[in-house]
Amino acid sequence: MRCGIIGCGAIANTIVNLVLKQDIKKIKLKYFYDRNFRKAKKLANLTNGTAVKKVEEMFNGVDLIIESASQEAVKEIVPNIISRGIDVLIMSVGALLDEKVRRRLIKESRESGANIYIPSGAIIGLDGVKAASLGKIKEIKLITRKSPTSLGVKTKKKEVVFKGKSSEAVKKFPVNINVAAALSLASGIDADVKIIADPEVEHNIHEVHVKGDFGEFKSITKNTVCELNPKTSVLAAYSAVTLLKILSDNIRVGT
Ligand SMILES: NC(=O)C1=CN([C@@H]2O[C@H](COP(=O)(O)OP(=O)(O)OC[C@H]3O[C@@H](n4cnc5c(N)ncnc54)[C@H](OP(=O)(O)O)[C@@H]3O)[C@@H](O)[C@H]2O)C=CC1
Ligand SMILES: O=C([O-])CC(=O)C(=O)O
Repeated sequence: MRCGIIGCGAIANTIVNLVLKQDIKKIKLKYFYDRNFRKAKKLANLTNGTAVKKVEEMFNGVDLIIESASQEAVKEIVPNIISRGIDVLIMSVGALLDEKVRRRLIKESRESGANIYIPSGAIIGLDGVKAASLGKIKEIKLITRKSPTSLGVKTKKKEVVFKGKSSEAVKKFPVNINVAAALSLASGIDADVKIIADPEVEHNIHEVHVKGDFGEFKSITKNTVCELNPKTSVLAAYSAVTLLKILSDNIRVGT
C-alpha cells in the first residue's frame, strides 16, 4: 500500500518510526506534506520518500493518504483527495462532527469509490461501542484527563475545563479531544464529555463509560504521550498503523 502523509508532526513521526523499526513492508510511506516543508523533508529523508510543496503532487503516486494535520486540513484538503478516488485515513476526526463536512465527504466518497478510514485513536473499546450500538444505548460518556499545558489552560489544581456534548468539545478543544468524535461516530450518539485539567497527571487518560441493552462497560486508557507533542498519545499513531496493517492483511481479528 503506497501512502502519503499530510501533517508531519507527532503522529506522522511516530508512524514513520514504527513502520521503519518494525520493517512493515506492506506499508510504503512515499510522500510527505506539511505547511512547514522542513518537517516533510525530515520524514522523506528517513524513508527515502518525497517531500512535496503542494499536496496535489502526491495524488498520482499513492493508494491512501494519512491525514495527521488538523481539522482545518480535513475540511480544506481531504475533499480533493476523496473526489479523486484516493482512500484516506483521518486522525483529526473532530472535523467530521460538523454535519456539513461529514455529509460532503460521505457523498464524495460514494461518488468516487474512495474509502474513509477512522482509526480508534487514543481510546480503546470502539469495537464494543459499535457492537453495543446495535441495541439501545442509554448512556455514553467520555472523561478525559490531561495536563493543563496540553489543554492550553493555566491552573495549579485539578479543574473541569469542559462539560458538554462531544460536538461542542471538538470545537472548544480541537487538538485535544478527537477521541470524543470517534466515540460519537462509532455510537451514532453525541456523547457526553468531561475534560479535566490535572497538574498531577503525566499521561493522557481517557475513560469511556457505556450503558445499554447489552449491559455496561467502562474502559480506561492511560496513554504515554508523544515526545514531540504531549497533547497527543502514542497509541493514536499505533492505531493508525494497526488499521493500515488490517487493510493489507488477509486475516482480521476483532471488530
Ligand atoms: N484521533 C485521535 O485519537 C487523535 C487525533 N489527533 C489529531 O491528529 C492531528 C495530528 O496530531 P499531531 O501529530 O499530534 O499534531 P502536530 O501538531 O504534532 O502535527 C501536525 C502537523 O501538521 C501541520 N498542519 C496542520 N494543519 C495543516 C494544514 N492545513 N496544511 C499543512 N500542514 C498542516 C502542523 O503545522 P503547524 O505546527 O504549523 O500547525 C504540524 O506540523 C491533530 O489534529 C490532532 O488533534 C491527535 C491525537 C489523537
Ligand atoms: O491523543 C490523545 O490522547 C487524544 C487527543 O489528543 C485527541 O483525541 O485529539
